[in-house]
Amino acid sequence: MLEVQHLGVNYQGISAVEDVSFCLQPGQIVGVIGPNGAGKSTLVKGILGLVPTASGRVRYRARSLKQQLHSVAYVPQRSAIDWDYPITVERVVLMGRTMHTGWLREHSRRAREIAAAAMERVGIYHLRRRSIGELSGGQQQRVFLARTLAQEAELFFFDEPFVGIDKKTESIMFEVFEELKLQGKILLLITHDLGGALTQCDRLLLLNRKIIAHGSLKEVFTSENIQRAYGDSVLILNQQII
Ligand SMILES: Nc1ncnc2c1ncn2[C@@H]1O[C@H](COP(=O)(O)OP(=O)(O)OP(=O)(O)O)[C@@H](O)[C@H]1O
Repeated sequence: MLEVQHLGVNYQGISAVEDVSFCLQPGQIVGVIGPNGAGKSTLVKGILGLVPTASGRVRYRARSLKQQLHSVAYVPQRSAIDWDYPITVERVVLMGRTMHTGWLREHSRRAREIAAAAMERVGIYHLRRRSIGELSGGQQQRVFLARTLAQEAELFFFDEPFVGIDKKTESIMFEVFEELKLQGKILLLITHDLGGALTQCDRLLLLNRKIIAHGSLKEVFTSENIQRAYGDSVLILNQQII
């Protein structure tokens, strides 16, 4: 179980995430939703120790997550990745094995096999020698998905994985997320896509600096909760936000 307890993150003394607590069980996909600037990315960065936290703690299997970061796969927002960096698809996917191999050692044959299987799984094996900058948005997102698969992690964090992708990539992602779930992994997806992606989530966490609601789609998607999180700027039609 992943336990986030009273997590708070401040930037220059201003609170971006405040007193956030929730638990996730193995085999669960949780979607984190909320308006722009709600603190969704900051929450993930706080959980992973990528930004200093003002309060709280994060435990996985009753131990501090910081001591188990080898169990964590994280794909940041597209905008946080330097797509002009001269690196091939295969090298990026092999980076998923670096935690296991170490920086200074050559990747083993087994590592290469695992990376190849991950690339096959998401349909990019034929692109393995291409630079990441030459790929479409969907292919690029699949490279990072393959990297997480190669890592053989327990906990998966994806920040806006559905941005800038094609239908084929979307369905591969949904399939892979479902497979990971069946393997008992924990997945946390930040998403602006309030359509199909949400129905794949077992739980939703509606955030606006604090947790506004946490639970099933039905529990979270009430007009009162949406109003509290998004204010008057949204119109709700049959549980779709426009
Ligand atoms: N490095 C930073 N320094 C200062 N303030 C920051 C920093 N990163 C984010 N913020 C601020 O913290 C708040 C939360 O930002 P965050 O990016 O976590 O929100 P978000 O919900 O992920 O937004 P979006 O949906 O637009 O990606 C915003 O007000 C943002 O301007």
